[in-house]
Amino acid sequence: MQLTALDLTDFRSYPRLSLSFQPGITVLVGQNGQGKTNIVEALWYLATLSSHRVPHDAALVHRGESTAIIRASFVRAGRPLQVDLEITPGRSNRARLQGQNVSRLRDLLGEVRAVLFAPEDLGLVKADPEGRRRFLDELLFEIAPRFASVKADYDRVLKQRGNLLKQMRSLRRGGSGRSVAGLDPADSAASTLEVWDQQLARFGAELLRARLHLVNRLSPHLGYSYLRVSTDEGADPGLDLPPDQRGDVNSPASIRYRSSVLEELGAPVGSLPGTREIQDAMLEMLVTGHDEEIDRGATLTGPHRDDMEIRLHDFPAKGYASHGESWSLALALRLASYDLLRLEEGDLGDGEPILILDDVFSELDTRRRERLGRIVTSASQVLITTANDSDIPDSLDGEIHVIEVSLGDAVPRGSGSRS
Ligand SMILES: Nc1ncnc2c1ncn2[C@@H]1O[C@H](COP(=O)(O)OP(=O)(O)OP(=O)(O)O)[C@@H](O)[C@H]1O
Repeated sequence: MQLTALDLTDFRSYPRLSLSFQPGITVLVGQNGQGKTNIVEALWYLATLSSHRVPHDAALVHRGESTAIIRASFVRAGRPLQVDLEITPGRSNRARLQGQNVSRLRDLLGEVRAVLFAPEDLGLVKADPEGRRRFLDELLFEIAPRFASVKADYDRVLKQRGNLLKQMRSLRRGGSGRSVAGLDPADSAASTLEVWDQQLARFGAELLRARLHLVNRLSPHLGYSYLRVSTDEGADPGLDLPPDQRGDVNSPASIRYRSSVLEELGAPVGSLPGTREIQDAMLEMLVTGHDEEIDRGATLTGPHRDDMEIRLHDFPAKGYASHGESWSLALALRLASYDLLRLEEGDLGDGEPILILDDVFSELDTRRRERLGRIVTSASQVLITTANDSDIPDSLDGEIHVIEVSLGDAVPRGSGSRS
């Protein structure tokens, strides 16, 4: 798909901005703090309904205003697509698709397909599991939007179950609870807990299996992409190997989904147990874990505690991979997502996502930069932000459209060819 126009109203530093985009490579260039990332952040928000920089919407609205509006036009599968989104912190955001109101915001997921790589992605390798779970869920919702509802249901039940566990903990510590319909408060809490167990296991199994399936599919692309961006002499296995041959490439990088439920099931790496099997195992773990959970006042089993382990030379990358290798792994994860969407999810004949590289060239050494340039040259639309023209690698081939971003405005400089 291709972005053709982006209009922002009161988004971040822009009271108003209108920009047109061409297919191919667009470089947004400007000094630090001029608003380059703000532009690509708006596009990423349309794809994922979240920012890659902040967990809450308040920072996205121009200082002193109450609502930000992002409007974007695309061509997808040869047809125009228009998406409008109003962000009003503290109230429900509203969206329109082709000018029609969208009843649930989640229905927007899957419409705009993008992959973004940003300096924050180093955290995918080095930081806590939360970011890796978010990475998986964002990709999952782009591919199969219905799982956004499953996740919302899971989060809702998890929260209610957590509140109940805390309540049971204070009852256990001698607090007095309210009796409901003549029932002893402890008995009524225990029977409510059973209901939450069932629901949590049901939604949890669906989410867990979908993430596991995604990691199994992503893994060969990750191994292959790592070889393409790593700096090892002769490692690059060549451009665009077909997906079914990527698993055969001997790569030092791999990913696996880690879950206590899968460990309990004894599921081998790369296998995919059925939803029912996962649900039964999770339910049993929840029930046998009640005592400890009440003590700690928290749910200890389920996809909210899972992780995607990134491995290098068969060691967990966190604590093993060097800084440069960690960058290659983070980049390989994003390129793997891009390839999965492009090669296996092009359901509309035009599923190729828009590739966004936010300020990453300056973070990479020359060799990785050149390799990345070569890989992204073949993408149908790439948006790049950079503070320095000189960070753009020579290997980035073809026509490059440049937009200069300065003092709250963005102006096309024109285009030039490097080929
Ligand atoms: N809600 C907001 N209202 C007004 N201005 C904002 C808001 N949020 C961010 N800004 C401003 O936007 C600017 C940062 O924009 P952005 O992060 O896009 O910069 P950049 O060009 O990508 O910079 P760098 O090269 O340093 O990454 C800062 O000047 C910041 O003060």
